[in-house]
Amino acid sequence: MRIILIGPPGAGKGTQAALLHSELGVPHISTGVLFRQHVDGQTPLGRQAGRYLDTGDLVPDRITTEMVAQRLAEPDARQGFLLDGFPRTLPQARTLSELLAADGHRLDAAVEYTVPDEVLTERLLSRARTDDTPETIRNRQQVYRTQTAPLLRFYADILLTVDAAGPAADIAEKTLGLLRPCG
Ligand SMILES: Nc1ncnc2c1ncn2[C@@H]1O[C@H](COP(=O)(O)OP(=O)(O)O)[C@@H](O)[C@H]1O
Repeated sequence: MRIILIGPPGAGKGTQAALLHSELGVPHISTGVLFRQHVDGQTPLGRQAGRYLDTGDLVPDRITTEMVAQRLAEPDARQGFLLDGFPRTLPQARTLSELLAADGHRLDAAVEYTVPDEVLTERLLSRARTDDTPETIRNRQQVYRTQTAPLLRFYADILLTVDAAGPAADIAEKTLGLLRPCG
């Protein structure tokens, strides 16, 4: 299956992806994790991306899509994937459609996780990642509303919306239930 996860920072996409990928037998590909690996490894890509991660702004589409295209070309992702944190803009979404169409593939589902705003901020502050300061969190939430939320309409035909307040295992069960007819 080829699935993308959409939701504001703190919605639990990473947690859900980790629970779902073994059930679904597809790799979990997180652009946030990939970027942080590049930054920690001080690669050329990491040097370009670092300042965006520090402020909570999106890394430019060109850099991001190049990194994702390379990752999707790896053998383990050829049969399917769970994309967490990509696409986050309409141009990224269009590029992803083109990349898949070039191989005769398309997405099976776009899963949207919804959580009340106050729960989101609480979760982010408690995970204490270095880019989780009150300012970057506010900025990432704003970026989500302006740049990523338009994807919900783009993916209207394959969108599955899951209420993501509550225990992670329950949310994963709900997600699997909704995905079953798509696979
Ligand atoms: N698809 C993307 N496009 C541009 N930048 C991205 C993308 N995915 C991740 N990033 C960068 O990585 C940072 C962390 O992303 P992520 O780990 O998904 O955290 P969160 O969901 O909490 O915002 C983002 O703030 C952004 O700078």
